[in-house]
Amino acid sequence: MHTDGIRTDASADVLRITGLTRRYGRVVANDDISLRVRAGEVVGLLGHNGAGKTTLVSQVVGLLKPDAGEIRVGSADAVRNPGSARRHVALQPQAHAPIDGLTPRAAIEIAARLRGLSSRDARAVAVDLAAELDIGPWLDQRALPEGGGLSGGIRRLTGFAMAVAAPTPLLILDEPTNDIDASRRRLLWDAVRRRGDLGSGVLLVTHNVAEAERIVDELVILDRGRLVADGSPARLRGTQDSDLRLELQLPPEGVDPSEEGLGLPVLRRVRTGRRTLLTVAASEAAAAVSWATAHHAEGRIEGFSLAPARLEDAYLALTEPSVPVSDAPGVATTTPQAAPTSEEASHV
Ligand SMILES: Nc1ncnc2c1ncn2[C@@H]1O[C@H](COP(=O)(O)OP(=O)(O)OP(=O)(O)O)[C@@H](O)[C@H]1O
Repeated sequence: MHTDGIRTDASADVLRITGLTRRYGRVVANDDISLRVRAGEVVGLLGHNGAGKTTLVSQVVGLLKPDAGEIRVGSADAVRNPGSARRHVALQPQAHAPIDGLTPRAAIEIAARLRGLSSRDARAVAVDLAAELDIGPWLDQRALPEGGGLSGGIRRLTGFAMAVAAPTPLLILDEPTNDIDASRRRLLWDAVRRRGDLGSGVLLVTHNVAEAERIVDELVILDRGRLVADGSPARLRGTQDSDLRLELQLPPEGVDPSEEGLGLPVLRRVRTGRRTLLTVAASEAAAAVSWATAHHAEGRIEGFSLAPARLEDAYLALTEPSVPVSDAPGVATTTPQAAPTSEEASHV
């Protein structure tokens, strides 16, 4: 790798946000949000569409002024002095980088030169990043207007490469995996983790909870402008590592037979569309499978699967307006056991 690590105090905050509030008219897009990113740490910022993620990022990089609150990037005050804060930040925005007329090689080299690398180092960085992200075959293919020349995925990966062309104390990635195929997404996640391991603090905005879980140190979950939970994936998962998730595919009419109870304790229930996710203890695996098999045979569910409980279950429980849990026999609790930081967190 050509990208050297950056020297920072391992425990230093590269981003500290306190009491951040931003309104658009009556919409409170960020409501009293506090979070930190330390050097070497990858922090995932999760939330549904409209949760307030991009609004937060835009304030960190000085594109929007907060109504209240503080943002410090390293020791710089990003609200009063956005120019000095920006020198410590690289951003991959949600929108594609404007590279029409350029090849990925030229775009990455330009980004590296703008960050102060020599032309020789910039050339080497472009080659290294193309190998790391497996975009070599497109390195000299020109992007054309209206999405021509390069696919959305290759444009997105080029945008990532431009953001990381030179190491910065803080790296902000806004939905970096959009449009990217599964195998290159894996390379990209590894590349994001590597930037943390090399010393950057990374703020990663994503919808992809299941994949992000693998590489983040901390997570912050926003819901309608408010921070509803934060902590490590294990803490937010809030279940024993041995807990299982029983996923039910419901029939088209959407009637959920598990609402009548399974005859075994259900630690958490989340309903999303025609799916119900039930968290059960590993010791109940046989009983859960036998219940699901019988209901499948009767046509009351279309299918089911049993797998280790995942962060996605807790995330959905924190952010979905899910059905109230019945008092049906056997349903022990529905309150997420993650450590929510506000009352909204327990709306399940
Ligand atoms: N320029 C704007 N004018 C008015 N309202 C806005 C503006 N930008 C965002 N909003 C509103 O602020 C809220 C937060 O939007 P934001 O784009 O920050 O969410 P997000 O979490 O980034 O969503 P997505 O995942 O869809 O990108 C939403 O209710 C949105 O409609």
